[in-house]
Amino acid sequence: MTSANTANTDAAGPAATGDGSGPLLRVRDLTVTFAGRRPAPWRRPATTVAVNGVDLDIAPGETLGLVGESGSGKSTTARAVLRLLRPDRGTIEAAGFRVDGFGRRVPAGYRRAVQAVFQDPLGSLDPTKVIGDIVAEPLAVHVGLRGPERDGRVAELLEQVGLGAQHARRYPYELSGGQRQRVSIARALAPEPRLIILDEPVSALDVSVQSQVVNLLEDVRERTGVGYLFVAHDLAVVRHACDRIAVMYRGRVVEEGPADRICERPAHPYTEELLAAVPDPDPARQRLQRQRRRELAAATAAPAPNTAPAPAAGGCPFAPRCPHRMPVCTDTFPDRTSLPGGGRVACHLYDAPVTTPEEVR
Ligand SMILES: Nc1ncnc2c1ncn2[C@@H]1O[C@H](COP(=O)(O)OP(=O)(O)OP(=O)(O)O)[C@@H](O)[C@H]1O
Repeated sequence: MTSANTANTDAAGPAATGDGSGPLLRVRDLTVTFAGRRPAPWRRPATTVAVNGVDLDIAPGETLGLVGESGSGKSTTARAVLRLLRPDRGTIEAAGFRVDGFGRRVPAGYRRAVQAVFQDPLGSLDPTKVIGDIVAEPLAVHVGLRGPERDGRVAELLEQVGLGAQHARRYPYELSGGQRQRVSIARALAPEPRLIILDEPVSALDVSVQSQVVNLLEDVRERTGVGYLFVAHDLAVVRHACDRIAVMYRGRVVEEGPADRICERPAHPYTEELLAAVPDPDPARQRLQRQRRRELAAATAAPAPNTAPAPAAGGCPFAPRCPHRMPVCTDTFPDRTSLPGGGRVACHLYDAPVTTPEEVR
């Protein structure tokens, strides 16, 4: 089944409890495919399996980083959770709502409880409205606030994200990139959500502004108890911002676990490669990183990431690039194995009876 379309939100959703019980986010077997372009008559339509059997969990107030290189399926996963597109298969429970009737309408409470901040704040803020009206809109739609009460709340929200009341009268083009992203965060916070999907929230910002926005997000989380799904292509960005990290490659989650364990002791060869690409301020560690990158390149002699051949259906998608590739890797996607230090990896290197990464290497 293929679905490359915007979700229909016109019918009632089942099992919409919205009572706040249970996990903040629980995704199981999420699968999204996109139809290719209209093919020549003798060819079958090409489909892209953008997300393939993904499981994710976020506890209340927790931040899960979703990392991987461009095209690994992170944004598609995020859009599926936001129900901006209709998955082929899988279940999504978020903020107390169960939304697994994929042909049905998303409950209104879900739209309030699950908010989003996108990469390009200029593109996602209405250029014809002043900041005060942009932040006021969700207060009117979701919370039903009007008049002075609403204006007061707008001022509070702007203050919460570090903007003064004078910004309420400005248009988005009159603000810097970092200030615009603060407005996006204020707008997302307005309906008092339980979960915010952050899709590359700092990728378009200067490095110095990136850390300010990451600190703001952390501050907001501490004050409000909101949880985040933090999508980024860069492990350096998420390692300090997240409690746990899930690593995606070509539609699959290949490893997940506590952020410290993932960054100190990566288990999957792809996570190791991602980490080796993160610049380290320490020159000695930089030398080690360069050496590790050379070793990986020599061991794999693999094509560049975006030109790597697709693996056989059902195999590990990283197999064509993997320095530890074994015959089984090209045929079978591995089961997930629990790791010492927390989390799980999907890699045949860790198949039973091996118990620790050190024993494998
Ligand atoms: N609307 C669409 N139609 C067809 N293919 C799509 C569509 N959206 C995404 N894809 C494909 O799905 C795959 C996953 O894309 P996605 O944008 O989710 O990756 P990503 O990891 O978020 O990448 P990036 O960091 O560059 O945004 C890619 O191969 C992409 O080309």
